[in-house]
Amino acid sequence: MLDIKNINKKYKGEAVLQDLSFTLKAHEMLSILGRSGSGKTTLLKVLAGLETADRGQLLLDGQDLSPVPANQRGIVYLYQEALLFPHLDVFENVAFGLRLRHRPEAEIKKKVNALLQRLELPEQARKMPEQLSGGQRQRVAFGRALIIEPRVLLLDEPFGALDTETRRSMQQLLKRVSKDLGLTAIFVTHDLKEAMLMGDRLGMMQGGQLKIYGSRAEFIADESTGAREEARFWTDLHDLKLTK
Ligand SMILES: Nc1ncnc2c1ncn2[C@@H]1O[C@H](COP(=O)(O)OP(=O)(O)OP(=O)(O)O)[C@@H](O)[C@H]1O
Repeated sequence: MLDIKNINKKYKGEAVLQDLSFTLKAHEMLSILGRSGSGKTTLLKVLAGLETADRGQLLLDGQDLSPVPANQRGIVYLYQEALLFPHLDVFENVAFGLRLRHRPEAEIKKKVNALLQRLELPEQARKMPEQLSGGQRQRVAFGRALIIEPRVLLLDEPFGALDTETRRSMQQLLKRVSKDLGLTAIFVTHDLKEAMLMGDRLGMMQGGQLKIYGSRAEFIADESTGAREEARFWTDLHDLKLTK
């Protein structure tokens, strides 16, 4: 599906991506972890066409993406601060991409209502963004992205601003929607458990490269992912009987 070969990107002489290569398979969600400043956002921006790589090749279903402008790649980049149009209600925010494409009214109604249903938003259809909770706003942002049926969805810490409980229900919802619609996506997060929950495969940004693990066991076995440390923490806590 998406084939990335030897991507390089420098900012003012500082190498952020160095000969980075990986393949994203159709209908999979790849979780990417990595320290702050390791280049996760830079990688997503290069894929979306919001930044250009200094070198390397980006192929989507065999097509070279380099000359293709961001708005024609079929790749949607979604980040934490869901930006909705403040003057449009929920329905119209979601409908926007179809209106831009001059789709017939009946199709817009049908598609938007179906997606609002899937995102558990039908009761909010006529509300304005300012009347929504953070989780609802994020779901509208998903709706806006999904309505145009993107080939690849890039999610940059999408739940970073949400409280724990909302975050958990959003994870479940996205997981379900992603399976139902067969999405192809990259999910960047700082949260180890979230990465493991969301990803069909797991990757780690390190030294300008993206290491993708062959299995969960391989990911857990690698000390640098922090998974073993987290497991040890809970075991120690349990052994010390501090869980009471
Ligand atoms: N537009 C820019 N101009 C100059 N340097 C930049 C620019 N964007 C990012 N950088 C630098 O590139 C490096 C990688 O940044 P990036 O935002 O990709 O990291 P990240 O892994 O997404 O971090 P975080 O987890 O904190 O969001 C950082 O050192 C950052 O300062």
